Amino acid sequence: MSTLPQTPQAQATPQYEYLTGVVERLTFHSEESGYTVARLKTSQSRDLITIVGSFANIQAGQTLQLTGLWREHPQYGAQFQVTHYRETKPATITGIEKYLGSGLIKGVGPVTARRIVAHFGLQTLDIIETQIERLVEVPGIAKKRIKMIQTAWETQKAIKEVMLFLQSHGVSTTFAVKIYKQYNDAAIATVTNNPYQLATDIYGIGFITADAIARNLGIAPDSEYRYRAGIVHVLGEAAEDGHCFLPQAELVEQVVKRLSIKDHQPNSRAIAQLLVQMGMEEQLIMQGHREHEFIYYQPSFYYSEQNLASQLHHLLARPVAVDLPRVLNWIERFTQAKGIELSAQQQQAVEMAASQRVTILTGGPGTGKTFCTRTIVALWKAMGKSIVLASPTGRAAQRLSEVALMEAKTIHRLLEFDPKTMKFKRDADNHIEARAIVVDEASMLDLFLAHSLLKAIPPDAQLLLVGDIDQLPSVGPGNVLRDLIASEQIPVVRLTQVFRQAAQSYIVSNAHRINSGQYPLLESVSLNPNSDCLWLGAPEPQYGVQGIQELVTDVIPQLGFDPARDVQVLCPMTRGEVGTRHLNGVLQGLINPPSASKAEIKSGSIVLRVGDRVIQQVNDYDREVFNGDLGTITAIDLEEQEVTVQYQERRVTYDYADLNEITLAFATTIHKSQGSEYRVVILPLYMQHYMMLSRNLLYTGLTRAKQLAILVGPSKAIGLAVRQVKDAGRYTLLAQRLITQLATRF
Ligand SMILES: Nc1ncnc2c1ncn2[C@@H]1O[C@H](COP(=O)(O)OP(=O)(O)OP(=O)(O)O)[C@@H](O)[C@H]1O
Repeated sequence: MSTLPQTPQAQATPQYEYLTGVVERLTFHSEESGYTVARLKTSQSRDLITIVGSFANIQAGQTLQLTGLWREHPQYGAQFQVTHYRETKPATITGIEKYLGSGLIKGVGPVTARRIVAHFGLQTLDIIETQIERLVEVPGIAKKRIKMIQTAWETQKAIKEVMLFLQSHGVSTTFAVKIYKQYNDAAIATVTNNPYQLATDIYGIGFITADAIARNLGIAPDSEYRYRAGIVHVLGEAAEDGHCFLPQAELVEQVVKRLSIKDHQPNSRAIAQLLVQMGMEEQLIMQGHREHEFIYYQPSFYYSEQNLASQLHHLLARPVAVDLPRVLNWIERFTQAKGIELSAQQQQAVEMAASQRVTILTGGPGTGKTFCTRTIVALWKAMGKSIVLASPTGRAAQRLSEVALMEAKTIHRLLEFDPKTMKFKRDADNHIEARAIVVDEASMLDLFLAHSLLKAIPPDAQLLLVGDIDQLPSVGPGNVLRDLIASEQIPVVRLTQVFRQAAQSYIVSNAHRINSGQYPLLESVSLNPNSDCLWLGAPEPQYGVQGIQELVTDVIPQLGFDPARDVQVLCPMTRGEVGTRHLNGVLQGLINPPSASKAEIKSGSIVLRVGDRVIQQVNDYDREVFNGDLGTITAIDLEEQEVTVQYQERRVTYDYADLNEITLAFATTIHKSQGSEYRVVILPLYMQHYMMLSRNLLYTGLTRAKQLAILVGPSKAIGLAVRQVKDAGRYTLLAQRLITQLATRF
């Protein structure tokens, strides 16, 4: 039996320390984020000290007073992690000379600096500050240059003041740098006037941080700015749960809860009045509703929903001219030539795709969605249509191109996303150049992506949406595929027959059992490891962790799979003993243990090592890697401080400052696995995950496995997942909008 890893020790309170010194040189500085690694000369030590942190404009020669923590870096040894800093004037002749000549002040290089300091000595900085005109006394400095030096000096002063102000109000250096870069000289005024503006303007600052800054600045808890920001924040949180709007009563209740602090509880009536006010100002869209009286949208949600419905309306309003007998003829010849027979449902789907503007093809695993899609693509090709295939994620697009035997793109690429403008180049004025568009994994389309896609579809094109509505809904807001089906306004074919070949797989048959509320048929790992759907009944989480280790080290290799390449652990959650965070540490130790030949670096609370499987956690348009992309670390350059990750098609390099974009991915959440498939999937399910367990979560996790699925956990948890039907229960009105719009068509 393998031993269990120790749980992490409770963290001791950090010991903040202070340092003063002169920046000797910059090892690394990111203009963008302010992340800096620099060497500092102090009077306490003969050796230079490495300091790491965020700095707005750091230059060699600056004298800094630093607050921070010492930490031990595995490669570089002791480093001082800076939490706060302030710049002080250099006090020695050499210090002043270095400071002035560092390039900090445009117009003054090292030679000029030496000349100025030779003339004014220790008073140099005071003279620049108060009697700058006296610089003419220095040989070789013309009047014009003095003006330039004066402007540069003022700018530096402004930066210093802003940083000092922000830091003295509890803003960390990282955020202070971002705030300065966003507002420049207007930073202090903006933050003092309405710190909640930060939550709108600056990525990474949310309502909670802005609220903390506001409190520090003494802004009243009943300030209207605070209430308004709180309302927007609650709607934003609702969107994270998939909602497009909130009914008034629910919104008011949540806002009151969110804005209540020790000595202050907002009045519900005041919030309701403010909602109406924001509705009149069109900060929010307010709409009457049958059940809820009033509902509130953020404007972008409202317009996307409304426009998506009207785009579909316009598309559906144009009938397709089709010679049906010719199509039937083609189908007969094609199936005969290929030696295949379409089921009645599949035949219907192909005919519909030929004759309808928009068709939805849905069904569970093994029902022939792919088979059918391939036939439709062949038919469209035969009809001479230009075709494009797309999927919401990179991995799903790759799989689609493999099965359809033609290129498939991500929807972002199809719509030519431009990171400079953060907009799609393909839109209503610049349609996609195709007459037939297939979108696979359509259950992953959220409101905004669906809206952008529909906008770019030419009016004479046909659209086929393929997806499985029993999978988890999209990560983003809305419930598009289900809403389109529920509206009954768009032709839908549901494939229900599971083909013989697929029916032999327990993964497929269990997926269908789960979907109909039946407990899956599972073989015990120890009794019959030959089934493709196994169960390891480790009753408690710690046994589950132990069991997963044994599966990875013994059972799975014995079955002929390579744990490093084939196995993916999919968890309901990140937290907990059987959550992704903990399991990743355990699995890393087994699959990619430390070795002298593999460089590694600590990133936050994890270690990243050459050979690790990692997942990209945000969309990074500069590097062209997207949330959910999986890759492998191929190099860590300790000198250049860079980490290289090989993704499916691209090799991407990260500065250390950006390492928070990636994390270990030996275990990922089921939500992140949507649209991907793996040869072997291990699914731990425990009562710890009670809140998350649901039928479509289990269904989605299980159907990610192509050759082997192993459920780990007590039967009680599996049973609960099968029973717990969480109707996505998302607030959306897409279906109703479609019904209303299409009802007025004739
Ligand atoms: N009309 C048919 N005749 C014979 N075999 C078929 C037919 N339709 C589908 N199949 C076979 O059934 C199996 C499942 O089909 P397919 O892969 O298309 O299903 P799917 O719905 O795309 O499944 P998944 O969602 O798991 O990818 C495949 O082996 C496929 O070749």
